[in-house]
Amino acid sequence: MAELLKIDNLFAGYGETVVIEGLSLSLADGEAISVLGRNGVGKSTLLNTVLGLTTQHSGSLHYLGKDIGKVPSHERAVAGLGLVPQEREIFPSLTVHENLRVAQQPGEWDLDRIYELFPRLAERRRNMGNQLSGGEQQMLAIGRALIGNPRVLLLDEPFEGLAPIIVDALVDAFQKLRQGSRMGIVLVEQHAELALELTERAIVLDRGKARWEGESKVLLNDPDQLAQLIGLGAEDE
Ligand SMILES: Nc1ncnc2c1ncn2[C@@H]1O[C@H](COP(=O)(O)OP(=O)(O)OP(=O)(O)O)[C@@H](O)[C@H]1O
Repeated sequence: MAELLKIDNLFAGYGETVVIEGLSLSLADGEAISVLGRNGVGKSTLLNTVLGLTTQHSGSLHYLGKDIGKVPSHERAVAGLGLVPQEREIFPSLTVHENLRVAQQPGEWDLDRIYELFPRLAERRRNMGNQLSGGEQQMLAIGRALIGNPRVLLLDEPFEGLAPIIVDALVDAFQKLRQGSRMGIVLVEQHAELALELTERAIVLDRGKARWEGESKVLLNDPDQLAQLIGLGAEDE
């Protein structure tokens, strides 16, 4: 299997501030990995670093075998690194349809397929971005990343702040979009158990370092260890 991402002893942060401290991680073809950990341990910073939005101090970051540490952010996006940002960042004065079209790149994901995955977006296609509910915005944020036909999809807390029924719909879509796909996925989540159920491997961060790494099912079957790593009640903080 081709290696999509390979991160080696990476130190990165914002200007002089180092947030990621010696992190190593790999992502294989078609694989999904959870990035877990308490608030502020550096999960979003890791995604931002993969996208070239932080300062990389040392270590290396390879994408499809190429060192992209010095490649500008927009080139990384064009090369196939797609982000679903925590803040969703929908264009408020564009319609749902336009929000999708501006992100379109050639590939297997087109408008029809996005609307098939999220029928709700098809119903709302003529509505403006600022007329959508939180759940619809999240569907659109995912749809917009997918229609860019990324090789690696980076999701920053996609289930945060959404009602359980919406989370169920998104989980269903997540499972469907993975069927037969070679896309790699990095899923940053506070809902640890849900993330572990949706991914093959997991890494738990603590202050920019990997505190645990392994198969998701191992942590899922060991709630005591999970609680120890993430902190009891961390999801309710
Ligand atoms: N733009 C920024 N400039 C400077 N420091 C930042 C910036 N963004 C985040 N940080 C700091 O980096 C550290 C890690 O933040 P990060 O957002 O990566 O954590 P996280 O694990 O994703 O947390 P959360 O679950 O709250 O999103 C925090 O101390 C945060 O204050």
